[in-house]
Amino acid sequence: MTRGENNPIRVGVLGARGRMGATVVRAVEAAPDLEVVAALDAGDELSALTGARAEVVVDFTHPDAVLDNLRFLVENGIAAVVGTTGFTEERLSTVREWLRDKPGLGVLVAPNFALGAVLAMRFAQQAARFYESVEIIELHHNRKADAPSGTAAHTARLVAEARREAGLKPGADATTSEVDGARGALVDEVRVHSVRLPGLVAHEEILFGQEGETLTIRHDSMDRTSFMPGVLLGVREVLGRPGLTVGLENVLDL
Ligand SMILES: NC(=O)C1=CN([C@@H]2O[C@H](COP(=O)(O)OP(=O)(O)OC[C@H]3O[C@@H](n4cnc5c(N)ncnc54)[C@H](OP(=O)(O)O)[C@@H]3O)[C@@H](O)[C@H]2O)C=CC1
Ligand SMILES: O=C(O)C1=N[C@H](C(=O)O)C[C@H](O)C1
Repeated sequence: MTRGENNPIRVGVLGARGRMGATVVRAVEAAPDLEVVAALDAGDELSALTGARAEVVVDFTHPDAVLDNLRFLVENGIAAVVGTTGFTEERLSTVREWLRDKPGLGVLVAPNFALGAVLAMRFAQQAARFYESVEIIELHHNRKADAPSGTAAHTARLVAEARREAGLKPGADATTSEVDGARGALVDEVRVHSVRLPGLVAHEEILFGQEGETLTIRHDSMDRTSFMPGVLLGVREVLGRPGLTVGLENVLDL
């Protein structure tokens, strides 16, 4: 039977009382082809997801919790759409390993579900080989759990890879840091600066420079609803995408 209003996809949400999770619950409830069958938060039993026969679970929890959640989901044959940060290459390999025993099961991990953020990363990748130097500034609300942001780390790796492919060395400067951290953190040889302020939501600038000019690519999420079209697309697509997909760009086919 085709999926739709008469046969909605059964969705579970982890982190359902959090900033993102609560927004996801509202967005899924508003979509006629999707149904929230479980909304869980810290302290709740994951077995409620199997009890509710969830087909896809959306995880916006905490970097310390997400891997245990994912192991449970994969073991129980439940597809996952994951926005939670903290996915190193090592963690992604672990998930790939788990999925090897589960043909047909899909997991989507996306550092950022906002369309503009995905486009900004792609534009930065394209610009990377034309400029001598690049630095990233990410700006977030002051309740954010981690730094640098998953998006900034992902962007840094994409830009660094594009620069390496073009044979470029990391940009040079003549600056000596008088204070630790003054020049940001190095992610794959790209400097990343993290700003935390109440009033912000999620913002990223990728700055390129060479003699006589700079290029700034900036994306702003002013509201968490900006992530919802990407999350809902992920929920609809993940059931037909076996294995691990990293990045919404692969679902959008950019
Ligand atoms: N990919 C993307 O597009 C986006 C990703 N994010 C990422 O999503 C994550 C969550 O962000 P945000 O919503 O702002 O954070 P919040 O702290 O607002 O929400 C997280 C929620 O998850 C709960 N939680 C913690 N551990 C567990 C667990 N084991 N099982 C179920 N629930 C749990 C927390 O409960 P308690 O507070 O009691 O611990 C809290 O209610 C972060 O990693 C963030 O970077 C955010 C926005 C967009
Ligand atoms: O914590 C957040 O808010 C966000 N987290 C993600 C990240 O770390 O990149 C995505 C977005 O920036 C919002």
